[in-house]
Amino acid sequence: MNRVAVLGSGSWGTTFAKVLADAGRDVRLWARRSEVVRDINTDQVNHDYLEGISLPATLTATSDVEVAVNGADAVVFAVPSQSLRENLGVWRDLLPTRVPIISLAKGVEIGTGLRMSEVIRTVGHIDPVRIVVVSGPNLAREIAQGQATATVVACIDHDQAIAVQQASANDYFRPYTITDVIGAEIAGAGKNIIALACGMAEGLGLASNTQASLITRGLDEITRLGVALGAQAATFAGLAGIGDLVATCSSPLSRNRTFGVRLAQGMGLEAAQAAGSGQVAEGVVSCRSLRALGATYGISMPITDAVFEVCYHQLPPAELVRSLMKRRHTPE
Ligand SMILES: NC(=O)c1ccc[n+]([C@@H]2O[C@H](COP(=O)([O-])OP(=O)(O)OC[C@H]3O[C@@H](n4cnc5c(N)ncnc54)[C@H](O)[C@@H]3O)[C@@H](O)[C@H]2O)c1
Ligand SMILES: O=P(O)(O)OC[C@H](O)CO
Repeated sequence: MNRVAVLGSGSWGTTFAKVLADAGRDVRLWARRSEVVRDINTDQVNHDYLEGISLPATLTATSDVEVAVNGADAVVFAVPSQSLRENLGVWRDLLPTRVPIISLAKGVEIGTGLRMSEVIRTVGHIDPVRIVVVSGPNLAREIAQGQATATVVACIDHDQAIAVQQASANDYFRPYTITDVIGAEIAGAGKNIIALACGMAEGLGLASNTQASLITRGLDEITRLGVALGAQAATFAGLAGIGDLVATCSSPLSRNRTFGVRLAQGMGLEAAQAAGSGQVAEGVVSCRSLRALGATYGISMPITDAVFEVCYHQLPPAELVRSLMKRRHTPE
């Protein structure tokens, strides 16, 4: 794999482009805004999303998708979940055939309940054997700084996963392969909701035991949903599951956790969104789509329900933990 196109130049798109360039790939990054393209091509910095991080010379930017994907041996989708369908409608006729399509977004589509690989399959008309999902404890800024992390690359075609593993591995980014795409995607979407809950607990001054309880019970409800959808339980005990939950629920760098802190401090949804400088906190929408999936499959998801109530029905964040504590006692 020589040339890779990355479509989407936010925190993770830019960071993953850097990972690929540092792994020896020639990378073209597509950005919507010409200022971002200019900053990357002249200063080798994405000032809007990764201030202070110097990008390699083998990473260049363009605002023309056709230029980005021309001759690419793989294409990475790095836009927020809820915009993927709309973007794919524009991109699909330009995409090279036969190359791997790599999905970075951690969310489930609202309204349809589709995972991102399903949106790619149905809207982009891409064969699932070509769709590779990257997920794990991957806070963008830490990785951009070259701090070591592990991740999973998931594809139903193991050889395709190995190709992406080899193309992205470098001295600070260690990918493991799995074939459980459903598990990787549900874990990635679900952990953002639990991070919102942990952020609210943090904002309320609740400490380690509360956080650990939310992470552990959160893992349980995400795992049960994933298994009902056809995922393997083992995936949730791995990097995409507990690994990403620990990173996201514990780190002040997480936009979802920070969003939860802001809600607990009394901000409404719009104010908390505005305070996030336009960066996406996927859990705010995924609590709706995963809750709906849970209802469809008969899966009880109390933390997701409580986060949904805070976000959309004015449940005070202080009531989130109280309402969970008041639930009927059950075996673990
Ligand atoms: N930032 C991280 O640490 C991280 C790590 C792993 C996965 N992810 C996931 O990757 C995905 C992208 O996250 P990010 O951190 O890069 O987000 P971001 O908010 O930093 O950037 C989003 C990018 O998408 C663009 N964008 C927004 N709406 C768009 C639209 N309608 N059409 C086209 N482009 C649009 C923005 O201009 C920006 O370039 C999310 O699903 C996120 O959960 C993020
Ligand atoms: O900043 P967040 O909350 O979107 O989380 C980023 C990554 O998904 C962590 O793996």
